[in-house]
Amino acid sequence: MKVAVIGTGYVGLTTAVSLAMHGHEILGIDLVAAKIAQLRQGKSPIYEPGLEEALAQMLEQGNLQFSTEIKDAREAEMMFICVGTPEASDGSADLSYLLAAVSDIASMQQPSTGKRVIVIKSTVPVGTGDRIAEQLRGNDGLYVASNPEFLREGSAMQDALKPSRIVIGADHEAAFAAMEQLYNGVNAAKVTTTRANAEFIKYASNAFLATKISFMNELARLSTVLGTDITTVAQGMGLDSRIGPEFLRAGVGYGGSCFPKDTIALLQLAGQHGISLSILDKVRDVNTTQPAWFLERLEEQLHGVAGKKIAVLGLVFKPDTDDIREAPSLKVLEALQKKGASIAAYDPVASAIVGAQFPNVDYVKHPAAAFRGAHAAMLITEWKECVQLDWKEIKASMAAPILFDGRNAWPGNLLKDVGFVYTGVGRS
Ligand SMILES: NC(=O)c1ccc[n+]([C@@H]2O[C@H](COP(=O)([O-])OP(=O)(O)OC[C@H]3O[C@@H](n4cnc5c(N)ncnc54)[C@H](O)[C@@H]3O)[C@@H](O)[C@H]2O)c1
Ligand SMILES: O=c1ccn([C@@H]2O[C@H](COP(=O)(O)OP(=O)(O)O[C@H]3O[C@H](CO)[C@@H](O)[C@H](O)[C@H]3O)[C@@H](O)[C@H]2O)c(=O)[nH]1
Repeated sequence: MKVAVIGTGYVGLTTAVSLAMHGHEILGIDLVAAKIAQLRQGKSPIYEPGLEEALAQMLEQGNLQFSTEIKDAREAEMMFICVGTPEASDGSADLSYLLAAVSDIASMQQPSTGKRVIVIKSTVPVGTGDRIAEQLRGNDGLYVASNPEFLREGSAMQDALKPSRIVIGADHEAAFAAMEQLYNGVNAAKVTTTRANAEFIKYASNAFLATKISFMNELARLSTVLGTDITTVAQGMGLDSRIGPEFLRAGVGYGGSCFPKDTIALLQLAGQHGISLSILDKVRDVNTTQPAWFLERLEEQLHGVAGKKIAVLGLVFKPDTDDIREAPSLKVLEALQKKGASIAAYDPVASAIVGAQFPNVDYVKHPAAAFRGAHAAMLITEWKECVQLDWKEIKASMAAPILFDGRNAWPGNLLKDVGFVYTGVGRS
């Protein structure tokens, strides 16, 4: 099928490449000319494992092209909208990019097939698709479908090619039929429903995942005073299939472009309808205070951090991405600097971008270099190279062998045997 993908960010680019891999004819469109120029050269503007290779392959095969001009998509039967829906100042989802894209599409002529489906892949408040469909009523042959995206950064290609499920919301047989044809080759459970249900599934899923994390993070605070090990507790809980093993990892909190903004957008939406989502409110509270709670443990241990050198390992919000949106590291760097610590930080991909916000941090090129002369080291992102280290060498290079593992990813018991003072999140 001929498909246009509007917005070539994390979701749009992954969607464009994976649909091309399924044999569709894809045109990726973005407002940012530099991004399009780079994409045409087969270079990915974002870091995602496997994405750049697949992009180059699809360009070579000829079923993936890029443009800054929406008019180049005049023959597209489907228009996927993958633009950002960031947090507005009141916490709601800012729909300005989405509405601009819809109005661009509405002003285009229909393709020669006489039918076109606008597919909203961006995460949007419940009711958005219906409102857009209402506005477009009268444009014959133009349909609106909701098709939320569930990919995770760091495994975006894998998730797009083998999705956990495909959720399709629409109100017309023509839209369902087009979506069915598009995803024909994809082996995944499909949920076909109303647009509003589809939109709600997306927010509810992210809210629930965020809840699991904050629940474990709050229990980790209790675990610290009880002297128990939250990772063992999580392991024991996860064996119950009703609970499941995923998203029970306590840490310094969730970040990223989705959980923080989607949880507040859902709270905002509920508030507009006079409903208080008190559990979700607490989920956000726990997450906001989690980095500070962990830093307090560090300060207790070091009797203050002023004048001390702290190594910070990992800056992005999770491994295998270059995304620093809402990364807990930013809160950690800010608090440490405010309290007068000097910081050496390592991240394989994000030093330059974090450096623009925190110029007074010493960004080192190898993880081991961050530890040199440090009075304590903190793991914030569990990159493989920040976890697999020569610990004897590291210990010898530090001013004090104090480790704060913000992701419970360092081998605590082994480290204690080597002579480190080890503190994890909810495990000592
Ligand atoms: N990042 C994720 O992991 C993820 C996963 C699932 C869902 N989502 C949702 O998908 C949407 C996109 O997220 P993202 O992280 O890919 O955003 P992003 O910021 O990485 O990319 C958005 C892109 O859209 C482009 N753009 C904006 N307006 C445009 C227009 N009118 N025409 C053409 N291009 C335009 C921007 O230049 C940018 O390149 C959001 O609603 C987000 O909540 C994101
Ligand atoms: O047990 C866990 C799991 C994750 N995290 C943290 O949670 C954040 C988000 O991680 P993850 O969900 O893996 O990455 P995202 O790319 O943000 O993906 C989420 O957000 C996307 C955007 O909506 C959805 O599509 C995905 O399904 C959803 O998992 C990261 O900071 C992780 O460190 C934890 O602290 N503990």
